Amino acid sequence: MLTRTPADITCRLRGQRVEQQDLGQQRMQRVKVKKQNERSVPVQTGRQYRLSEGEVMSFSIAIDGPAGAGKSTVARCAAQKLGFVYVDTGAMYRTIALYMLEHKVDVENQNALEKALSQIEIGVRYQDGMQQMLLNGVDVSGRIRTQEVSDQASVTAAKPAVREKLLNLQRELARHENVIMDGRDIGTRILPDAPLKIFLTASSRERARRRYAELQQKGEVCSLEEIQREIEERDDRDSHRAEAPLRQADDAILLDTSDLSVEEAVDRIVNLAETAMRDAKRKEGARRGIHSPEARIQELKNLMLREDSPLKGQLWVSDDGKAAVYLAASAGFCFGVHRAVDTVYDQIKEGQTPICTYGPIIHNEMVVADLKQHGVMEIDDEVQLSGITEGTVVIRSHGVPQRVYEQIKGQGLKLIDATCPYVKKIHQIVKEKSAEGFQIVIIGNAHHPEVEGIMGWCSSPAIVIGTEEEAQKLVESGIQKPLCVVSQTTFNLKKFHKLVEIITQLRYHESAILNTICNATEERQTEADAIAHIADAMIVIGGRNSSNTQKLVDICRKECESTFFVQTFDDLNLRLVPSRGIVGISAGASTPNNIIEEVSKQCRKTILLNRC
Ligand SMILES: Nc1ncnc2c1ncn2[C@@H]1O[C@H](COP(=O)(O)OP(=O)(O)OP(=O)(O)O)[C@@H](O)[C@H]1O
Ligand SMILES: Nc1ccn([C@@H]2O[C@H](COP(=O)(O)O)[C@@H](O)[C@H]2O)c(=O)n1
Ligand code: SF4
Repeated sequence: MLTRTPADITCRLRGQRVEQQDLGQQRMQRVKVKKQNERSVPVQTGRQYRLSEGEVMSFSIAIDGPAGAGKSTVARCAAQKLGFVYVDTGAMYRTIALYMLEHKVDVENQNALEKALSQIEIGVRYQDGMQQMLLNGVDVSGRIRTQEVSDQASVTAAKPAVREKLLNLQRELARHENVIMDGRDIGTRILPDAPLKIFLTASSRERARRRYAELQQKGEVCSLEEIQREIEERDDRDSHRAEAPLRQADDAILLDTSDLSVEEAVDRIVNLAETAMRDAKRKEGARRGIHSPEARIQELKNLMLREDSPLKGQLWVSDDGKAAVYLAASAGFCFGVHRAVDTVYDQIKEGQTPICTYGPIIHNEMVVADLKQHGVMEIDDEVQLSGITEGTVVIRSHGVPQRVYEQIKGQGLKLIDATCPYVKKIHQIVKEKSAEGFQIVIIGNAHHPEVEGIMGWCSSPAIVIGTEEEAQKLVESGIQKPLCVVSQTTFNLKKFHKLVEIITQLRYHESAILNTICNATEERQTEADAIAHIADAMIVIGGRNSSNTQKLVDICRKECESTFFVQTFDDLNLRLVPSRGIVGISAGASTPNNIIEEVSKQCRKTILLNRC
C-alpha cells in the first residue's frame, strides 16, 4: 500500500476558499484554505486511494456512535493502518463549547449564540497523525477534554447554527482527503454518500467502565455510576435533538465493541475498509473501462505488493502476459483441522485400538476414507455411541454437546478431545451466558454439527438463525431476555453483520454480540473475496458437506460468475475455464494440500503452458 507522509494539515473555518493543485510526481495535492485577508494555509493530502497507475480517487469512512464507544481510539488506529486522515468532529463541537463556557455565552439566546459564533475561528491541524484544535489561533486540544466541556458540547451541538458552521469544514476535509471521520451525524448528514459507514457502539455500562479506567489512570477521582449516568444523559441529548440526531444510518454496519479489544475492533474496520475500497475501485474501474487481461493482471500484481493486502498467495503468469493463475495463501487446512487430523493419526501411531471418531473428524471424504483404511471407525450419533464398549473416542473438530462427553466417560471409554479451541471458546461463552440468564442466539446453520454441538452447551434452548427472515422473526417475537449472540465459526462475515444489524433493532444496549467467526475463516473469506473480485474464473476446492467451503463458493459467486466448486481435480472441466485473464484458486479449511496442489498444477499446465 502507499504510505502516508506524516500529515501536517491545517484547515480553517470562516470565509474559506478552497483551491487545488496537482503536485505531479508525488501524487500530492495541495489545498489552500484561505480566510479572507489572511495568508493561505496548506492542506496536504498524502495517500489517496489509487485506482491504477496515474489515477487517484478519495475515499471516506464514516463512523458514528454514542459517547465512549471507542470511536476516536479505533478510528485513529485504523486511519494509521490505512494511511487515512482521522477527523474527530466531536473535537470541533467541543472547541465551540469551550468558547461558550469561557465567554459565559447563554447558548439558549439565539442572538448571543450567533454573535459568539461570528467571533469564533476554528482551526484543525494535524501533526504526526494527531488532530489539534485551534480556537482563534490558540491550541485548545488539551482544554476540550473535561467533563464540563463534554456536557456543554452536547447542548451546543443541538443548535442548528453551530452545526451549520461546522458542516462545510467537515465536508471540505473529506473532499480532499481519504478520511475516517467520526461523530454523530457523519453517515446520516455530513457524508451521506460515504462508501463505508460504521455505527460503533457498546453497552452504556461498558462505555462507562472504559471512561472510568481512563480517568483512574489519570489519577482523577470519579464514580462509575456517575460516569454512566453522564454518558446516558449525553446519549439521550444526542439521540433526541431535532437537528441531525445520533442514529445509525440505514446503510451503516453495526459494530458492537462491548466484547472486543481495541485491536479486534480496528482489524474489523480495516477489513471492512479494504473490501469497500475494492468495491469502489472495481466500480470505478468498470466505469473507466479497465478491461484488458494484461491490465487486470498488472492490477493484481500491484494489489499483491501492498503490505496490508489479503492477497498473499502465489501468482503464475503466462509468457505473453495475458493469462494468470492465482493460488490463495489461505487455501487448505486451517489450524483446527490440522490439529484434529494429526490427533487421530497420533492415536493410530501410538497403536491405540479400536479408535472411533464421533462424526467425521473433518468434512472431507478423502481424509475420512484414509482414516477408515487405518481402521478408524466413525460413530454417527449417541445411539451408536451407546453400543461402543471399549477403546478411544476422538471428538471431531466441530465439537459435540456436553452430554456426549458425559456419555463417553460414563461408558468408561478413553476420550480424546480434538474440538477446535475456537469452537471450545464458544461452548464456554454460551455455557456461562445462558447460566447468567441470557437468551443464546446462534447465527449459523441449525443442522450443522458445530451448531448442534454449541446448542448442547446451553442451559436453556438456543435460537438458531441463518437468514434475514429468521432474524426479522426474532425481532418480531418481542423476546424479553437479554440476548447473547454468537456465530458459527465458518459463517459468512458480511451476512453475520447483516443479521446482527437486524437483531439489534431489538435492544442493542443490553445484548452481548460476539462475532465468533474464526480468524482462519475470516482470512480465507477475505482473500477469496479479493481474488474473486478481479478474477475471470474461480475454482473452489473442498468437500460437498464442508460448510466453510460452501461459504467460499457463495462469496466467490457473488464476485465472479464463473465459479467452479470441485472436490478434486477430476470434477474440474478445464474447457470451461477461460484461457485469458485471471483464474483464482481457493480451498476450504478441510481440503488436503495434495488435492489443492493437483488442481493448481493442472490449471497452470493447461492455462499457462498450453496456450497457442
Ligand atoms: N474496543 C475497545 N475495547 C476496550 N476499550 C476500548 C475499546 N475501544 C475504546 N476503548 C477505550 O475506551 C475509551 C473511550 O474510547 P474513545 O474515547 O475512543 O471513545 P469515543 O467513542 O471516541 O468517545 P467520545 O464520543 O465520548 O469521544 C478509551 O480509553 C479507549 O482506550
Ligand atoms: N458529529 C458530531 C460530533 C460530536 N457531536 C457532539 O459533540 C459532543 C462531543 O463529542 P465527542 O465525540 O468528542 O464525545 C457529543 O456528545 C455530541 O453532542 C455532534 O453532535 N456531532
Ligand atoms: S475453521 Fe476455524 S474454528 Fe473451524 S476448525 Fe478451522 S480454525 Fe477451528
